[in-house]
Amino acid sequence: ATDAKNDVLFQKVRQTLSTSPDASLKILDELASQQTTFSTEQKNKFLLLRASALGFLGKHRERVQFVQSVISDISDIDYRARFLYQLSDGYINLGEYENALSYMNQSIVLLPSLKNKNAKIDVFQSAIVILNSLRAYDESMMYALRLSELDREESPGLATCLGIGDQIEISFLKGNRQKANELLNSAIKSCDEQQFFIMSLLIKTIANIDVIESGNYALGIKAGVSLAVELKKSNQSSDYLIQLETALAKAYLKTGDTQQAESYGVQAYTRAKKENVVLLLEKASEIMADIKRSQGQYFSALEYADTALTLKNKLLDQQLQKNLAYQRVKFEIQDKANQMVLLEQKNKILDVEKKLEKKSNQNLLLIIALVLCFICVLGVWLWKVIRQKNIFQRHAELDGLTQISNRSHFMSSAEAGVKHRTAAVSLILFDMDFFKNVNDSFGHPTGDWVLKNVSQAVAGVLRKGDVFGRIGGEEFAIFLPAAEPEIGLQLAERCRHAITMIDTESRGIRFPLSASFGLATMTMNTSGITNFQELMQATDKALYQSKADGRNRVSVFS
Ligand SMILES: Nc1nc2c(ncn2[C@@H]2O[C@H](COP(=O)(O)OP(=O)(O)OP(=O)(O)O)[C@@H](O)[C@H]2O)c(=O)[nH]1
Repeated sequence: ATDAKNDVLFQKVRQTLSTSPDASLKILDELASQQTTFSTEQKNKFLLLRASALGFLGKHRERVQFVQSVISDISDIDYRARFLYQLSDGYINLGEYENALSYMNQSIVLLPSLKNKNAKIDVFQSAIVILNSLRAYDESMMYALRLSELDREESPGLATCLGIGDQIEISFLKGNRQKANELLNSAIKSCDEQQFFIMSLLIKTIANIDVIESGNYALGIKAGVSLAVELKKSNQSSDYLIQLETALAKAYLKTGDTQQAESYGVQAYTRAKKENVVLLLEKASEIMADIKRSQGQYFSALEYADTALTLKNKLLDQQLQKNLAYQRVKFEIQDKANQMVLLEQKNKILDVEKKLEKKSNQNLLLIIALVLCFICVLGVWLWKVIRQKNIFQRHAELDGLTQISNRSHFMSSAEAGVKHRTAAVSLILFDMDFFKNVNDSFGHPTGDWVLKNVSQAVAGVLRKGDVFGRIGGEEFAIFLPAAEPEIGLQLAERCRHAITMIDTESRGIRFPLSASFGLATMTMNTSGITNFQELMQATDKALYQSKADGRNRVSVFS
């Protein structure tokens, strides 16, 4: 809760900073008691706002001393850049230009490492303001170009709007009217699109002042009057308003409207005095002297002219110092600019390398994913093929009605069993008794039902490893590996019994079922049956014997 409350207070400070820095400072004092509970971000914000408030109050000595005392603790690089700006702006205002340039240089070298775009914009903007005040227009133009390029990789935003705006102002300052006018439309468009209407207004103001300066008084007055109204409403950039009012005073004077000229002149003069901007006050005084002269108020004119002269001397003195300071550190400024470009390029190379690495990683992942997909598809396909093959094979081996081995599968299995036997093997053949009657009396479907149930009943009493097959219409065979005659007989009896126990009730009528069995055994002894064909024939004979003896019985080949 304290956090949120503090944030609200910070917001309030920011809003009142330019209009009533006194009030801002009071809120900051209120917040100071909570300093220990601040996060690093809040602490940085708090200190930076205090420095700004001191700047707005014109307490620049206190401001630079305060920043000097805290800056070594600021580890966040984006904030460090902003504190450096506080120092260089403070020193400009104190007339200590070399110090101002030195701190500006430190912030310039930080530029390529800054993470926050707004911090970058701040650094560029402050460098441009400082270099403009030193009339180092070529350098400030370079930074203005770089500022507008900050948005290069994204859609145009604040940086583009401010950057082109700066280029226009610098072009006018350099006297390059043509270039400034060429940029006007694109700057206003870009600022309007981003809804930075105040920037559009300032750009229009600068352009309009130039219209008046170039002697186009009527046109300048027409647009300038409404621009002044807008600027007053925005209440933010009195410097530009003072310049516009001074220009309007001049335009009205030149067109003979001394009353309007005086009105604008007095407004410009009062505002400049309040703001204490020497350059603007000097210009306003000069135009006021002209106005008073044209009104015949020579005494007042003289007073204004006197003020203007004093200020002009002060300005010249200031400018001389600025020039000297600039000349002394010019080499250093250019060196820092080069260092910045170098660092930027290094960062760009690192960036490209990172992107390339990421891309090749992505490609590798893609290849692995593709290979895995391919393996999966192949696996599924193989599995399906094998399964299909198994199904076909099972189909080829099974009897469709009873789902036990069909004749050919039974024969080959039994023949193989005989060939590879290691002990005595037995063979059972059985044939349903009077099956024709079942079909004739109860229908073919009931006959089928009987065949299925006989298969199930017999399969239920067999051993694991016995081979059971349907080798004719109602004729079945069982191959018994490792089965002496006694075991064969036992199993045959069990099968016969199982068939007689089948209950036909579920077909709607009870009728008896039985089968006749034949059994033959092939021992390891070579004197008797010697191959599968002989075994089949012997078993068949035994079966025939059972039929002849009255059915529903087991006969053993002897
Ligand atoms: N429902 C049905 N009947 C079949 C099938 N295969 C053969 N049959 C019938 O089985 C009967 C065999 O009759 P027979 O060979 O005369 O033998 P039986 O009537 O069982 O008499 P015995 O073997 O002498 O006891 C024939 O009527 C065939 O049509 C089948 O798959 N389904």
